[in-house]
Amino acid sequence: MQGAISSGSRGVTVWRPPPTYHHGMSPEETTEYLQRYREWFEEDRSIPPEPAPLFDRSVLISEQLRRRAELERTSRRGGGSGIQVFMTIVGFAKHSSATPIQELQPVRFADMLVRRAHVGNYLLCRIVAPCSRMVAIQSMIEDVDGVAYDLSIYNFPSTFDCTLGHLDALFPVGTILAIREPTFKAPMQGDRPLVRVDSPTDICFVVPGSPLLDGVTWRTGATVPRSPTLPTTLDAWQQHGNNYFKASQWFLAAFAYSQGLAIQPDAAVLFLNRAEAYLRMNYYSGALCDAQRVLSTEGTPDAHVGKAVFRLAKAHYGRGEYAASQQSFVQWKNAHTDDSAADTWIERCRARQTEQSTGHYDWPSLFRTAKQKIRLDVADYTGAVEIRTMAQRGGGRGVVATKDVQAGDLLMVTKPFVSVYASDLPRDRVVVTLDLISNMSKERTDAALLARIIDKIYGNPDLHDEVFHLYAGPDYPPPPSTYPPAPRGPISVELLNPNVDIDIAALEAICTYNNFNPYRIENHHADDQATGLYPRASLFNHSCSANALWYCIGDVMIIRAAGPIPAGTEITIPYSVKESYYDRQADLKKHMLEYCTCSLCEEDRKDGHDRLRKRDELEKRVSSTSFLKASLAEARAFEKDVRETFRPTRGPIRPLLALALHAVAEKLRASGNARQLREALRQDIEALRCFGLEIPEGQEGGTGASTRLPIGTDRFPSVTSFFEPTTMMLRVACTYLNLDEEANAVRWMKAALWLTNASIGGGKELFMLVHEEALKQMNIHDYAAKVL
Ligand SMILES: C[S@@+](CC[C@H](N)C(=O)[O-])C[C@H]1O[C@@H](n2cnc3c(N)ncnc32)[C@H](O)[C@@H]1O
Repeated sequence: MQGAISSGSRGVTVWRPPPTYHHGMSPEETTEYLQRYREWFEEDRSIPPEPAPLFDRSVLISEQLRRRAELERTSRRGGGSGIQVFMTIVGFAKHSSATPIQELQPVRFADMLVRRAHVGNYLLCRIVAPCSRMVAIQSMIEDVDGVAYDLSIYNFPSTFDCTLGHLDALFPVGTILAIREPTFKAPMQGDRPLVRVDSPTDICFVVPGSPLLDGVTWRTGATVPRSPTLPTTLDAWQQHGNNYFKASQWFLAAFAYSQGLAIQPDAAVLFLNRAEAYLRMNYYSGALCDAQRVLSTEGTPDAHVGKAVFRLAKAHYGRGEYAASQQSFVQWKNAHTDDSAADTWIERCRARQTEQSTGHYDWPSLFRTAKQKIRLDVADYTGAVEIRTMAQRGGGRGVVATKDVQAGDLLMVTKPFVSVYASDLPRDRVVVTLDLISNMSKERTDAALLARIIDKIYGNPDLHDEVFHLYAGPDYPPPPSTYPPAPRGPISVELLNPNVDIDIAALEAICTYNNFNPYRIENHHADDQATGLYPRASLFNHSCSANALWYCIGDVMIIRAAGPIPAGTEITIPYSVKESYYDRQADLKKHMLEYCTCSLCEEDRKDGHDRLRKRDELEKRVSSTSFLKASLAEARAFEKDVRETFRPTRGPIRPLLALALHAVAEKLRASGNARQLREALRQDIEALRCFGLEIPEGQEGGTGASTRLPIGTDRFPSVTSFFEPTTMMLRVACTYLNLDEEANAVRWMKAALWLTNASIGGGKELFMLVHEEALKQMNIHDYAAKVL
């Protein structure tokens, strides 16, 4: 193996370049690629650290200028007509500092080794060339000796899809940085090692007068050529910030105000302005501290106090502190009796407190709003659940019922820590994330999700533990046995010198173990590719045949009991709802669950691989559009094939057979003759049983039907969403109408209403909204509105 090592032309040991990735790899090719990448990474890691060769500073700078010019040309052309695709790999070991800069010792490149994280040190350096960007921000830095290397900064807030102008404003040439515990990496391409910063909290901006500059003389001169002229006074920074603010560039505005505050740390106006910029970025902790700072300063003019109180109130609201928020809005209103701006806010505070304490939400209204905008303004609610230690579960925790609950009971309403939807992504840029932990490719939204989580913690340092107390897998210390962590007071946000440490490797692992792919009921047909981190919901363990279910309205996740759950019993939710055993296992692997022991998977496994494989093939057929054109005979043959993939002795739950039976029922209905309509009813009723609904014998109709619901209401299926069985019930109702059996039709419509209401609440109003399209297609919309 030693022979694989070669010395780069200038002397860095290059084991061999990493394997090449091609966009559009299949899932199997991606897994194989990641395997090869891991081997390469481990081999590279096994090379001992070594000194870096020196490079000609001017050559490095001119190369960076060339890269930058190329990017400018591309962006002038409007990025070209195509989409730029980038790839990033997460899940490998990387260092993030947790030591305050004051406790670190300076280090120079001459003393740094390639392939080492310089724990205990910081690197004082200056940016000597304008930035460019791929996934990371690329730049060139020199140390005090004038020795230059490339710099790659990952995950810096506000830069996920920013412009080059934004980068110039953040990292202009001449910027002095102190990089905590820098990692000097071997080159991936070419022969130049580079400083790689994964955690943005490792970057401190060094301003004139900083003690870090005491006794420092830059060998290449006091200023860097091509440095822009930056403001040097408080007023000039304020003006600079205001210009960015007017252009809606909140981060840059806050950054400029922070520079002003570095000159005059008690400048109330800058705190006030920064608080507003922070509010726009959802940096509520920062906004709250800045507003409080203004309010606690003696002699603050009334006008400033008013603004500070209003901003404080909004910051409390953003933090979910609705009572405190209301109090501040009332305080503001009392001082501004002729202004009604606070009234709406006070109303909102009251509504949120009611939601929080009662679990009563206006579901139909939320559903309507979510069709227009995904992010909803609601409070979180926690029902009769608590976290308990569960040694047999990865992470050691799970959720149990604190009292007996019934099907449909609301267990949790929770907003995401952060969520990303396809519509949030830039149109011209795709970042594909490959995950070395799960060995899979992630959703297109995952790279943005990671960036947004980092951004949120950066601006809300007190929320750090809410994320970092989640399970990060067996390579990390077990999380605390309780969750959520005790709330902390707000922590101020210092953009020049962050007040929080973000461990990126741990965070990547947390995302792999805890992310959801939220499923929005108002967007039922769309393939959204969304990703979200819902910390409280991620404490629920998985079962494919769970006793609770989850869904989202907008970005809000709602969890309800799917059947009776006695007090003290574990509550599980399905991480995946798929008919195919193999599809479910693939989904579960993404969540790092290798082997599901739920009753559905046990039953599936007992059917044996041959049957499962056959069923998987059949499942692909039923979900293809061509299946819609199948004849009745073909549908029957299909149903027979599907039926044979289940052991005759198996329990009633057979999700794919439900779809096959319903497919036959639909073909039978098309004929319109009474005998076939009756058969369709039998097919659909069997289909509903295959989803797990309890339907007593003799519900296939006939005369003299009772007014009781035709289905058991003890529990409802969690192996499928409510949409499929509800649609079947509505088709059954239509069939009864065709047979002139109105009483039966109404009973089945009521059953459909029961199932929808138990699954998502909202009564008839939400039922009519959720199924509006289906009801209209079936021509029973007005009828349902009348009889339900
Ligand atoms: C989102 S976490 C669930 C909460 C976690 N148990 C904790 O303590 O924070 C997902 C991880 O929990 C564990 N887990 C979830 N469902 C499980 C199950 N049915 N059996 C065993 N472990 C499970 C797996 O390790 C999985 O990767």
